[in-house]
Amino acid sequence: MTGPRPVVLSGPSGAGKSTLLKKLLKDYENVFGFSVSRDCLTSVASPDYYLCWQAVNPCSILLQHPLVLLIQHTSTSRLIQLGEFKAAIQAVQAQNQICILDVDMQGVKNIKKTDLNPIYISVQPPSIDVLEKRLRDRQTETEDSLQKRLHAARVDMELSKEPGLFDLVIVNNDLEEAYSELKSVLADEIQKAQGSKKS
Ligand SMILES: Nc1ncnc2c1ncn2[C@@H]1O[C@H](COP(=O)(O)OP(=O)(O)OP(=O)(O)O)[C@@H](O)[C@H]1O
Repeated sequence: MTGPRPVVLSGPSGAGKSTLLKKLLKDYENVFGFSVSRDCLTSVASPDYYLCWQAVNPCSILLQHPLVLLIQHTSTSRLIQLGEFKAAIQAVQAQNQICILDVDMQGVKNIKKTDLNPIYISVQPPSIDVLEKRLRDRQTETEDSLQKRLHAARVDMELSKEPGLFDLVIVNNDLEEAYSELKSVLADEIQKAQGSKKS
């Protein structure tokens, strides 16, 4: 498949993925096909394995099994084959855009079983204390959901250390430094997407 490689963006809730993504989307218009986030996934029965799609057509995708995905729209859901999921990502590539997949650790491991060949990036907070402060300041969590996110974050922070799992682990302490690291690792793909648009 020609076209820029997709990008897997993972990391604990509150680590700063959306903040970094927004900067990319603002600075590089038309370079990114669509973004994928886990946060629109609220009503799926088994939230363990999923990819969640926030695109032109917001819906979520539950990666229940390496070969079967559940796409959940606001009111309807349907199962699709991995092939259809891959085709959707490849359609973005075919437009010479970088497809961003914002997935949890299980999503990362499931995508590793495919031949999509993305760049794997983990965004991590400098510490659990800083993460807690950011999540509290964001004012999006109840005490219960905050504690769940902090628990999941501790697990994610440990798992992200697994050698070879990610091409790059960005510790998002200073936002501009983290953004600069992100841009560096994406430089070749951004250039491909921009170059192909000029020709
Ligand atoms: N480097 C930083 N320094 C200080 N605050 C930051 C930094 N990066 C992000 N934040 C703030 O931390 C909060 C969480 O960031 P953000 O919403 O981007 O996280 P996220 O990883 O996308 O979370 P989720 O997965 O829940 O969407 C936001 O309020 C954001 O403004």
